[in-house]
Amino acid sequence: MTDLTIRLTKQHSDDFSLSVNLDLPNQGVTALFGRSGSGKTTLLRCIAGLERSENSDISLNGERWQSTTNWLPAHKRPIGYVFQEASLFPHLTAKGNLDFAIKRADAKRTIIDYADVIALMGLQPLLAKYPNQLSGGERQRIAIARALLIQPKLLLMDEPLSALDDSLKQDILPYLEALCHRVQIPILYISHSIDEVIRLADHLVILENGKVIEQGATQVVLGQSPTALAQGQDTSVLISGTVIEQNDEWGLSTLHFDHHQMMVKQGREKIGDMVRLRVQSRDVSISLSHADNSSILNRLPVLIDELIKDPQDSSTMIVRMLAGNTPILANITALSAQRLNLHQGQAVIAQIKSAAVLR
Ligand SMILES: Nc1ncnc2c1ncn2[C@@H]1O[C@H](COP(=O)(O)OP(=O)(O)OP(=O)(O)O)[C@@H](O)[C@H]1O
Repeated sequence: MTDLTIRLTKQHSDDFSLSVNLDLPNQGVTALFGRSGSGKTTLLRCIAGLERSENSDISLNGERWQSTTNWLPAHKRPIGYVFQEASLFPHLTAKGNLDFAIKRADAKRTIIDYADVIALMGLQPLLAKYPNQLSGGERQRIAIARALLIQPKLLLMDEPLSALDDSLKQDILPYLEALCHRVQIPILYISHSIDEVIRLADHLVILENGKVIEQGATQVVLGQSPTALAQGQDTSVLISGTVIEQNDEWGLSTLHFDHHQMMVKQGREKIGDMVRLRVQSRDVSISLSHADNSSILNRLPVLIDELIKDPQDSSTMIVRMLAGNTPILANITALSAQRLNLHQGQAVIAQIKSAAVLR
């Protein structure tokens, strides 16, 4: 269902204008991805009504917040907003900050109740503390809970983890994952991190110079637009699979996806769970033969879909392959591509190291 409509233009300066025409799903996480200055924050601010835009049509499930003839002020839009740094009231405890949101909430609507938010975000031990007694990650968890407790119809998150160091990010991501699955509202999530996009986003929008250059299901966009993402060696795809077997002796889980199987290092998952994996193109190699004489556990029969020159490095190529409908990318040297005589439509074996797969 495409029920979040965002059409607008905004001329910030002679150098920058934002022009967006998007129909987004009315559930799940849509990541907004793009270089610094591509217009991500401006887009969120326009949606929230914090900035004026022209030629606009912003509506959710038929409820129009702005058009050429009407304008709902920011405080009347049913939106939760999480900023890069938590802006909690310093004179109130964590609980006081949450109570403030509850007073502002629309009593007619329950997206999530208080007990659920506290449990999902692990907030019980923090409630009596003041913001200056909390870590950056704990403050951000309170800020996210506060944004939800106003019972919004749309949640906007502007790089909510960017102020945290890597280990804090890893601590908070599982909370975010749980929350994104739990709430049945659309979430727009700005991020510079492919890791976050792969873990959280169902849908991906790539912005460049104020324009949408790609959008669609995360798996498809990541597989189709390696150059748009311009991550060089960090180019990655998302593989989403179901755990069908666990081998405790070797510490490995077997996943099923798209008529293929893959072994990965065991995590906390159980049989039947869905797992999202990040496979970096640099960890994928290509073999022409089925002979299984290497240490690599995952050898997937795939078809080459396209050979793409790496715009940043003429000595390497990105090979896009399809395992069923699931794109897999490999970074190889142009010399290897020529020696193996790789070409579109060719059946090859994609080799993926189990130990290299991230999640
Ligand atoms: N109030 C403003 N007046 C004029 N230009 C602005 C204003 N705010 C932002 N800009 C310009 O608009 C462009 C987009 O900025 P924006 O903050 O939306 O980008 P961004 O993609 O969110 O960047 P980042 O990832 O660094 O946060 C930039 O060129 C910026 O300089």
